[in-house]
Amino acid sequence: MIVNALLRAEGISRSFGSTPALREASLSVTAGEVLAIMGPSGSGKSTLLHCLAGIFTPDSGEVWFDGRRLDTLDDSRRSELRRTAFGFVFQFGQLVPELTVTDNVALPLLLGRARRKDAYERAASWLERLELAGLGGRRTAELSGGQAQRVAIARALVTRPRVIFADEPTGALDSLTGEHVMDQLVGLAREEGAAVIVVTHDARVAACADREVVVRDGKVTDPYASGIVR
Ligand SMILES: Nc1ncnc2c1ncn2[C@@H]1O[C@H](COP(=O)(O)OP(=O)(O)OP(=O)(O)O)[C@@H](O)[C@H]1O
Repeated sequence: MIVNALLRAEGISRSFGSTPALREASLSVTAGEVLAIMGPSGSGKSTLLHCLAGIFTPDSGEVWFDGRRLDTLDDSRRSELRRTAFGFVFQFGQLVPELTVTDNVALPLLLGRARRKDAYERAASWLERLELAGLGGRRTAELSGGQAQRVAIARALVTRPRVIFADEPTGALDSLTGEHVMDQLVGLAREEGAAVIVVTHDARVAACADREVVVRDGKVTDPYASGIVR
């Protein structure tokens, strides 16, 4: 076991009705580490990510974050942890279409009761870091897929999270755009010292990671010892 894990799942199981999605899966990530989760469709990758992020609670097993049990926290504490310590990037950005790009990036700070002026200054600085400075006033429907994912990255990083969860972040993009998006996600997360857990089918995305694990039939194969370490 990795003793200095920032986030870890220990033997977690989760079923949906009679369908077991995870069967005693174990996984850990250290601070600042970039970890890729690969595996066949339906093997349990997204369920594992959601359990690690406290979106789902496992039926059994334990999830620990920063020395504290996460899966036994009540809903409101888990929501607060997600808002303050975690960032999320999904396949289709999941930006709020009624809001401008800048509003979308400022939103997590405003929800955390940051002062408006600070929230908008920080949003603007993240848009600049993602080479999106000119697009702040646009609605998200007016963006390309790659631009939308970069806005989603800015929104994920703006709260300075300890862990970024990314589920197929490049799945809807062509390969060149996907590479650029992934480079920016990993590069900026490294600058910020945030860990990244990325679920992907794409070996080129996994190649950006420090370590790769494979989920099969709801289990993580070789979670600690022989994950592919680069
Ligand atoms: N909300 C749900 N309700 C019912 N079954 C679900 C639900 N979410 C996942 N499952 C089932 O749990 C299993 C694991 O699903 P999961 O989405 O975690 O796999 P995955 O490896 O991420 O798949 P993919 O690569 O296709 O996204 C599958 O059999 C799936 O059908």
